[in-house]
Amino acid sequence: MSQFVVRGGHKLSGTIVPQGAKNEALQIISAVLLTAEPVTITNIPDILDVNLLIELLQEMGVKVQRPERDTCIFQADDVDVDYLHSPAFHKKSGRLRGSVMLAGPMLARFKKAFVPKPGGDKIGRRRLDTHIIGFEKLGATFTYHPEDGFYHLSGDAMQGTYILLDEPSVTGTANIVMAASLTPGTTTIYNAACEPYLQQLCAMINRMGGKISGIGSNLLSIEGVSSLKGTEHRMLPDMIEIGSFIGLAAMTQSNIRIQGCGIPHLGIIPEKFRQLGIQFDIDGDDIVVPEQDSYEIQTYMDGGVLTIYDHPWPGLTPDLLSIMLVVATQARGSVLIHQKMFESRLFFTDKLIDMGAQIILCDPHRAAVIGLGRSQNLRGITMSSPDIRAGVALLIAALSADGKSVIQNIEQIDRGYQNIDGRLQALGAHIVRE
Ligand SMILES: CC(=O)N[C@H]1[C@@H](OP(=O)(O)OP(=O)(O)OC[C@H]2O[C@@H](n3ccc(=O)[nH]c3=O)[C@H](O)[C@@H]2O)O[C@H](CO)[C@@H](O)[C@@H]1O
Ligand SMILES: C=C(OP(=O)(O)O)C(=O)O
Repeated sequence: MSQFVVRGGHKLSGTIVPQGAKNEALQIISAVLLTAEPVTITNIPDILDVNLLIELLQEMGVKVQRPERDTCIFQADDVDVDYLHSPAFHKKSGRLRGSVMLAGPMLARFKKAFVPKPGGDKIGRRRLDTHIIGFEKLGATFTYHPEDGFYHLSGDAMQGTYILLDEPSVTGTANIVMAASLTPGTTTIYNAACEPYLQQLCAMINRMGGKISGIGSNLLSIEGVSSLKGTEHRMLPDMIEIGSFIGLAAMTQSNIRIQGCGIPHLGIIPEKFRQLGIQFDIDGDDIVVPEQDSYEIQTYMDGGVLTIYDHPWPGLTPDLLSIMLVVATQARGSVLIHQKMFESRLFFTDKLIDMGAQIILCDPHRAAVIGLGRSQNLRGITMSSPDIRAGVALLIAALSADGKSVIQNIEQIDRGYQNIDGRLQALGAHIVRE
């Protein structure tokens, strides 16, 4: 297992370009199964989870050309449906969350799908009910086979219908949208997730000949068509990376330009960093974070302590709370970080406390951070990265801390951040992969 050795306390400077979005890539690359024609996708991030999904597609018989590292041309004209319940698929798909989104297009096009227990971050319970119940409402039947650990789905008699989702699950909505796009009749999904990556997926399906309306809202209407054609699609910049870089700049008192942020797609994210007191300028499509000695967390209008909490889009994504928490440790003032969706995502605060941060973990969902206001620096320690975002939060802490830190289990970080050590070195960071 690899680790990062970081020598902290150095200011960084320069320009960094965000990668294509990981969570968009997992939806979009699954959607290539919706057509037998070629689909060209650009701005693909070169990260473990996405590369694994591409390998899975290849093993299913999808032809993949990679003319450039960030561009693939997929053609799903000869798919081996049975591969999806092989031990090889079981093993590989168990390593990433995105694999569950192969089910929607498979059901739509081949009337058959197998859903294994998917992987992804171990950040709490991550149920698949929304996906399975959605497929069932469309008329698919499913049985769980304990002997192979798969849900076997069959969709011979699927028909468009009205679906009120129990919760606006992101991957669940993507799966149902993909299934409905080739299912006869009109499917209406209410309480749909509506984040930019889903908007991108719907726009792509429409370019392929699909008929989806309500894009960007929580009420989607999908008129099923008999077939879809090929298209081209470019991934948005990764908003979680962008947030991570804003946090990095503030914590390390660095001047960093984040180039090409897709500002209109960032929703409430910039405002939430401003509430932590971080200043930055929007310059065209770039975010420029200037060097700042200190930043002060805002209070509510009545003087009450700020709470930063996650909420389905257009609320704040849960994937940035770990980053915001670490940034708050050096702010002036206090904040309550409330992680509502996942119950095991805040335990990494133990490591920050060992580094000298002042945090009270109230319960698995809530952490009160009393900012040090730079009265003292964090201290470097040895730690292990429990999940992708906590891993990057710890990396940011290490880059701001005095002395040497070692971050183990960095495969978690590599799942979602492309060549992060190389890109940070280019900004002047002292980070080595061992
Ligand atoms: C591959 C991918 O795209 N992963 C993202 C996707 O995961 P994913 O699609 O798996 O997450 P879901 O949107 O299904 O929800 C995640 C968890 O939050 C709970 N939940 C969800 C909605 C809600 O209103 N209340 C609530 O408590 C669910 O029960 C579930 O346990 O969306 C999550 C929520 O933005 C992100 O953290 C993940 O990075
Ligand atoms: C939780 C995340 O990813 P996944 O859903 O792929 O585990 C994430 O990207 O922060």
